[in-house]
Amino acid sequence: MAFNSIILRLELDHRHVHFGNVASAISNVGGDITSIDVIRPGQDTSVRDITIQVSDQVEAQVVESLRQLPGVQVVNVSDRTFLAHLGGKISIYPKLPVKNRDDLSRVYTPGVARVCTAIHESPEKAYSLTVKRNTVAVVTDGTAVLGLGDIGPAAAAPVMEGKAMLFKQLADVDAFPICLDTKDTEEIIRIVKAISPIFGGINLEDISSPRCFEIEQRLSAELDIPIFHDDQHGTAVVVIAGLINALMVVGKQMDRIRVVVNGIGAAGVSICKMLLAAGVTRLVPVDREGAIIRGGKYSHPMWQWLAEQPQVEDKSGKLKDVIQDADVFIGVSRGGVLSGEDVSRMAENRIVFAMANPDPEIRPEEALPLVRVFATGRSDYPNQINNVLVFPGIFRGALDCRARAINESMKLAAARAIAAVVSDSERNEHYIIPSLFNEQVVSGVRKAVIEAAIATGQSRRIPPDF
Ligand SMILES: NC(=O)c1ccc[n+]([C@@H]2O[C@H](COP(=O)([O-])OP(=O)(O)OC[C@H]3O[C@@H](n4cnc5c(N)ncnc54)[C@H](O)[C@@H]3O)[C@@H](O)[C@H]2O)c1
Ligand SMILES: O=C(O)C[C@H](O)C(=O)O
Ligand SMILES: [Mg+2]
Repeated sequence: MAFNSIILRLELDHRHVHFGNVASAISNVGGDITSIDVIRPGQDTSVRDITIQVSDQVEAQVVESLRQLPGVQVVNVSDRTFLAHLGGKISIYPKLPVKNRDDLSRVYTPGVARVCTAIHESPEKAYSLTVKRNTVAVVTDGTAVLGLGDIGPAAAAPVMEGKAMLFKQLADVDAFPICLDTKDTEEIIRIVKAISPIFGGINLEDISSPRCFEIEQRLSAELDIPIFHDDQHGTAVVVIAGLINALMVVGKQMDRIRVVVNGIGAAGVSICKMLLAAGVTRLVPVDREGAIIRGGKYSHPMWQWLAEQPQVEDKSGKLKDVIQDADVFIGVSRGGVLSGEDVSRMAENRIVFAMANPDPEIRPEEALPLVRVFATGRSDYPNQINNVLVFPGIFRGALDCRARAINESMKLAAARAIAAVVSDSERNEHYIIPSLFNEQVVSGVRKAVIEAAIATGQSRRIPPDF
């Protein structure tokens, strides 16, 4: 159960209602008043802002019970989440002040022209004389936003702004949301290529599969800056990090476990690939129609690739059939598709990562009594397995060494670095993955990624601290 903090602006007619009636109405339905502000005092009527902590399940009831109360007018209901989004979440600030004409002639015309000419003569100077060395475009077409689906580019913006905010706060990367009003693969590739000169890297976000695979592959081949589809690789890296530690907690080994991955879209495909690279020998990929099986024929190119892998099982069935005796369930599909009854038929010491956002495949309250290790993608429960642990540090490292790409070695190094932040003495069922606020995460990922980039010939610069 998640708790929200909401602010209600109420106009009270004191001839019909006392504040005590309001307080009782709120607490009777489970709300907890945390503060009261008098906005407009008055003899007969007054306006007050009441801040209430309330579970999301009874939020509507609290508001409705106040609407029913004679003498109360609910002027406005605003929750703090919406307030935090007013006017957007990010902004751009200049690095130096322009106070007089002398300053102006340096940062703007005529001085700027000499700098332009220098870049024209030596294009690599874009890295030293513009923002390119520190910028990432967070590009979406709004087709697979969280688990909300195809909600369009404008509605996707709050997620993209959130990613940009976290890039800056966690890794000092200047990221900018780019929400494209097109679903056409060729057009997306063309636009991203056209805007690429000012960016040091491209983070593709919430673009649905299978188009996301072609868009990423083509851009990687045609541009010389790192292209990283966060939902694929950020997710796979953090899953591997969490799994390394979860397996240590339950005393099982990567090459002995049977893993069910539910939802073989952007995240699911990349997770499956990385599980195989990490040594998993029994893999069951499952999508809406059931298990994707070895030897099967699929029009989806990545499903066909999976069907050709020797580690993929050949037994068909729906999720409820194939979940039997699984050691690990990884969900990157939709909220609520896994039942407690399904979980109880898994092997002993089971691990469940229910990572659909915002609603996981199974609610923590239902799953926790049935499993040994449980994780979700959300920030309001322990063990948050979310790609936010990956994208800031991986891009920090890639930008600092001017990597051409983010390859498999760099991703595996990032996964190991995240897992290693949790020490042997700290690791337990409720702590398999470090917090994103743990500063060792970004610095550890950055270092591991730069080392791997240098070792695999991807870096174009050795950072001074190396
Ligand atoms: N925690 C994280 O860090 C994280 C990262 C990426 C994605 N996600 C979540 O994972 C989900 C998928 O994201 P994506 O980017 O891969 O989207 P996507 O649209 O590319 O893929 C979703 C896949 O799930 C399948 N699916 C839908 N309903 C299903 C069901 N009932 N059973 C089995 N499969 C089903 C779809 O057919 C599709 O193949 C979303 O909820 C997203 O929020 C979480
Ligand atoms: O945005 C998130 O919280 C994680 C992930 O990128 C998702 O699409 O769910
Ligand atoms: Mg995403």
